[in-house]
Amino acid sequence: MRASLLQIQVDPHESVDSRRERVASLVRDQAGADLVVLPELWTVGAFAFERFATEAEEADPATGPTALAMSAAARDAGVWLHAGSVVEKGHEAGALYNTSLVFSPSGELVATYRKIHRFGFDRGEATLLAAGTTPVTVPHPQATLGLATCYDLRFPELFRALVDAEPEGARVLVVPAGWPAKRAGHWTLFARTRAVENQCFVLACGTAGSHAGVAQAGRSAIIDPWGEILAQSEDNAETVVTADLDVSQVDKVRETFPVLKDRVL
Ligand SMILES: NC(=O)CCC(=O)C(=O)O
Repeated sequence: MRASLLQIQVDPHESVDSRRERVASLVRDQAGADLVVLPELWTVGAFAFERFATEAEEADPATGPTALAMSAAARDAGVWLHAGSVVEKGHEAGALYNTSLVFSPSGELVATYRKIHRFGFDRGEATLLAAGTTPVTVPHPQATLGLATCYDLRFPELFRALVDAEPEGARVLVVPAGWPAKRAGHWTLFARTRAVENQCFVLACGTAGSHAGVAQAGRSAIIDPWGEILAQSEDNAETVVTADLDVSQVDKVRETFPVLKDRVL
């Protein structure tokens, strides 16, 4: 499985419309990849809280501009696309969610995931957005994907639920983020830890640059089920991080070092 992570620069001086067009074109450049991944809230910026309500959109490609643009880009490139997340206008009056969108190569929206753990404690996302409740896996033809978003990375029980999901548990954990530079060490540490403890690949895709005054970590990474980093961006510049995943490695690691079978609780 060839995976490409697009570490997008979220520059507050660029309009959301212009960034959407630019990102769609970057996705089209990835024809030949088996899975393309975008970061969390790359349209508005994960920390641009004051713009969440005005930039909120529907997750449906028939009505939401990001969903429509990403559906078309996935179809044109012929790739599976985890399009990162948008601030989603829920159907319930006034409810907003941080919602990830996954498209098939035909441009069909095959999965949405509403971020379960909202960041900010008593501020920001935690007060402005509603929480998702349901872990989501996606049947990519090469390996089942497990979805999580940014702050979710700190909650190992979500990843265990993804690995134990029926009918098939996750083998590739996909984590779009807008992770701040000041906690960059945690980002890489948790991404590698989730890979090792769940014996999965982890695709950790962050944003580049700085938005709403919060410098971003970047350092997007592709990590194998042994915790080794197959590819990683050096810094927080806009870039593409690509690696070829041998998905059979998940079974090999689980057979030769079967810690998941030793779980008691
Ligand atoms: N957007 C986020 O979820 C930020 C998470 C974060 O900054 C952290 O966990 O640290």
